[in-house]
Amino acid sequence: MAASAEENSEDLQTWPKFVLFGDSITQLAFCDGGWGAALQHVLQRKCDVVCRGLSGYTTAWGKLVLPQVINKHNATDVVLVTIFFGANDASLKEMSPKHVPLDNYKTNLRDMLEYLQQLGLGPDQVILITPPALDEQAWQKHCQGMGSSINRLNEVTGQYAKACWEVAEERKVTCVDLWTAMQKEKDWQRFLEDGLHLSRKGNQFLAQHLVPLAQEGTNHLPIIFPLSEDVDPYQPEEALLHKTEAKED
Ligand SMILES: CCCCCCCCCCCCCCCCOC[C@H](COP(=O)(O)O)OC(C)=O
Repeated sequence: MAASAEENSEDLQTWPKFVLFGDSITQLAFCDGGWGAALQHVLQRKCDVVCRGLSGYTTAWGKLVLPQVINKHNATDVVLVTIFFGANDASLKEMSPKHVPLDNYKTNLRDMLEYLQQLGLGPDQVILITPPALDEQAWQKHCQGMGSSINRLNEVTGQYAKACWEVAEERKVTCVDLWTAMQKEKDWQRFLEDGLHLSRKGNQFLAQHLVPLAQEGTNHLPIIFPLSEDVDPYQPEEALLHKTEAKED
């Protein structure tokens, strides 16, 4: 290989990171037609969309592991973060040990925002997403199939969505109120696969809300590596190595 392409760590091109942090609805974000994949498609050559969705997690667990996801070693590479919890926090107290009381949910969200702020991430770099609406009929069917009774209610999930919105307002962070937005749509149940997790249509719906925010948050980023039309095929080094000519001994 040409001497001009020697491997020096300082030569490595850093790709900014857009971290998706949340529960299983985030873990599924890169399934075929998923909202994370839609974001990565739009943000190609701008940044990596990194999925850190953890199925079954609540804010209580999320805040414990967040420092293992983003810390001083990678925070400067992080350009945007979504925090998307609440679907599990809102499990009914009498039905699930994972239930997180509403006040604790708010405190946990605040703690995560403060932690990110301490790492240098501003409020404009974080997007809170409320839990989606719950289709009780479909979720009850799912629970029955698992041999249990329904463990979540839409009204209760709505209280967590409102709480999430309030924390966002308080901390001047953008919030996608998915719970409310979904229910403004006709036949909103089509946005859910099993009553809790997003269907293909639900993934598209969330992506429609996030794409403009993601574009706004990454406007300042340059396109990584020159566009092919800006590379002289006879002298690619000029554009690709910022040199007029590759030198060889
Ligand atoms: C873009 C195309 C989408 C096609 C449909 C893909 C969606 C599939 C949805 C169903 C699969 C769900 C599998 C994950 C189940 C794990 O869920 C964990 C928790 C619920 O836990 P529990 O209360 O114990 O039932 O859910 C979350 C939100 O973490």
